[in-house]
Amino acid sequence: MTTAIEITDLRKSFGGVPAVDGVSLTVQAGTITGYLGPNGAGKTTTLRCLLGLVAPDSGTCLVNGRRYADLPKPITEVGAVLEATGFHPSRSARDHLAIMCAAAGLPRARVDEALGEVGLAHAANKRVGGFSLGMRQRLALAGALLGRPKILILDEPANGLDPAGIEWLRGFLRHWAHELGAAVLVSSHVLAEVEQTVDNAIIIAGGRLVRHGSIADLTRGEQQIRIRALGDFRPVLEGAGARVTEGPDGVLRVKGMSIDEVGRLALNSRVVLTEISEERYDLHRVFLDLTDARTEGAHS
Ligand SMILES: Nc1ncnc2c1ncn2[C@@H]1O[C@H](COP(=O)(O)OP(=O)(O)OP(=O)(O)O)[C@@H](O)[C@H]1O
Repeated sequence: MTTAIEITDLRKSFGGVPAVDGVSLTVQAGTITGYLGPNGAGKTTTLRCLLGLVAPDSGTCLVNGRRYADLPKPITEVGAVLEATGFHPSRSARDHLAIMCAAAGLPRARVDEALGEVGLAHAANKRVGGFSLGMRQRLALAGALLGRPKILILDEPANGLDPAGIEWLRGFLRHWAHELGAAVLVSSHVLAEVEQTVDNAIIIAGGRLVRHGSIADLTRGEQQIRIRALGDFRPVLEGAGARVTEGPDGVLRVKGMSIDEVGRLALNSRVVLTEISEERYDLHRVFLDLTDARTEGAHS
């Protein structure tokens, strides 16, 4: 497998507040990686560092083994869409791409090819000012494809797409990665938008990596026991070797122990359990917990 994107211990703060706090990740050629997290998690800052738009405080960001700024002709190696804005409203989609092609020294034939690749051939002569957000997303994507890059970096590409558009995006990304061999890194704050598309998922919150792995492993989940206890049961569990996390609502989630073992431990230590059940700690749970924690933070 070829490593196309490699970020190592990336850190970036704004005004002393960390936006990205020690993130490391790799993306292999031929795979789609979802970079997931709630709003403000640090996704865009990571992608901006990767594209040389923001200078990291420390850490390295490499694409095809080099810093983006050191690539001889970046448009042919990396296609990026950070936000689908900045189009001249009175320009047609075709003219917009033609200007980009000319500026980058790419063959003019790529304009109509790229419009076709994103399903915008029918709107080639329409003024961008009349485009919907979804059409702008597609046009921005067409711009990123002009140089036939083997790395795609897309920030929230599903924003503004209707369900049919999201389905189209899934097929598009799979084709680009699985058939054309590109490495795709795609960010989203909506798990459902990307979970059927990505091969691997990386979840960040508060600038830190929370979970990462193949989507198959993450959605299969890990067994855990959910309990509520009267009294302080956590040290007892941890003393017995369990891994315990505590939700803002006082719910304890226990890993590394069966439900029977947790029940017996509570009995032996004379702790009253008011709730005990098994649940899977899967990707959805991770996301819900992150969202809960944020909501909690917002209210406190
Ligand atoms: N240029 C900047 N100046 C100051 N603070 C910034 C700047 N860019 C990002 N931040 C802060 O860094 C944190 C991470 O923001 P970032 O945009 O990277 O998150 P995100 O995960 O992409 O969120 P979203 O899904 O809302 O785009 C936020 O608290 C944000 O306010």
